[in-house]
Amino acid sequence: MSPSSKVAVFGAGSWGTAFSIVLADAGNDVTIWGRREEVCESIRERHENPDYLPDVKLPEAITATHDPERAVHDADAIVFAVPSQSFRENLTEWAPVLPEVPMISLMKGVELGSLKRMSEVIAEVTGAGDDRIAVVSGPNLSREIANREPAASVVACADESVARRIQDMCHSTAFRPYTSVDVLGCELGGAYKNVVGIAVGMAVGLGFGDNTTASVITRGLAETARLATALGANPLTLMGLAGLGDLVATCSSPLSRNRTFGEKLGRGMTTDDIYASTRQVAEGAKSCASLHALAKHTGVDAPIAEHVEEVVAGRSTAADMMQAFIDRDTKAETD
Ligand SMILES: NC(=O)C1=CN([C@@H]2O[C@H](COP(=O)(O)OP(=O)(O)OC[C@H]3O[C@@H](n4cnc5c(N)ncnc54)[C@H](O)[C@@H]3O)[C@@H](O)[C@H]2O)C=CC1
Ligand SMILES: O=C(CO)COP(=O)(O)O
Repeated sequence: MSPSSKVAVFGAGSWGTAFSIVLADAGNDVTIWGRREEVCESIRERHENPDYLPDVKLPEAITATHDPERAVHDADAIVFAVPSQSFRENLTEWAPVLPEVPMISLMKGVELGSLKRMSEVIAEVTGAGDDRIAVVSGPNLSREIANREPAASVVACADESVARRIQDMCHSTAFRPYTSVDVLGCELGGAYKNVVGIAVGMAVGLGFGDNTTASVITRGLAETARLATALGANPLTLMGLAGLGDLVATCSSPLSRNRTFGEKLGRGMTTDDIYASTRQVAEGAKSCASLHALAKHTGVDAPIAEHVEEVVAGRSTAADMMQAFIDRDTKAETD
């Protein structure tokens, strides 16, 4: 996949659209598949997606359709950027028309029930081998990427040569991708930082300052690394862009939907009220439960995922969560 590939991007939300800008800037022709025809028409006819990226002019090389078959026509690669919990259902519909080309997940969640990562869902539904399944993950808040603010990310695929081809495909003047073969580490880093982002948001919503947020971020990284390495990730992945990098971006930025979700919980809103206040996805509100279950299943202690799940479910409060973190049995930092 040299620049000037044809890429199909499934998902016309914030990240699908912003990543399409990266791909177009890197010289590719992009067709976005969108769920709503009016969003597709706006992208196709007016080169804008005001629902998700207001005031951003999209490059001419981006078009859009609601027809999955047209979206993948002649595609050299396929990108997925829809909410994780509905992805299996979506992909099952799309699968019959997908060509045998690399598939790239931009999604940062773990499926409830099956506890599968998105790359595992792709493998199950399409039957593709791991040399055709990749993920892109890093500190990539969509609004900043759409504004062409410089940022780096990780392209992970078990087949390094495929990761390198995708790296070439999305290396633009503002976007610098690195390669990795640690798909699991990148995906767990991306899903876990959303849960930690919610916890940090709660601390902010409660009015606490930087000592509190830095403590939650650091213990969040420890929790992420504990689970990911127990499942086989390279510990260095968690210290990199898809781990620490994304955790820092999410936990420090008011642009993060997950941090904002937590902030609203911290200020006393209920989960239902928060869902009613936005149409955008905060993956951590669901993945707290799947990551907690995955940690339990793996025999790993995951207090942040556990307590975030309790608060999101309305069984506890943000204040109780923060107190529980302090009151836990004391231990060595590296245990
Ligand atoms: N927005 C960001 O800055 C980043 C988001 N991500 C990840 O990308 C994935 C997508 O997120 P965003 O684009 O930000 O979400 P979004 O909420 O902005 O957009 C989601 C898109 O999926 C569509 N959608 C919603 N429910 C659907 C369903 N049941 N079936 C089909 N399509 C559906 C929506 O219409 C919308 O086009 C998430 O996993 C997120 O964690 C990753 C990196 C950055
Ligand atoms: O993944 C992201 C940044 O890398 C986006 O974070 P939010 O989903 O919390 O907005």
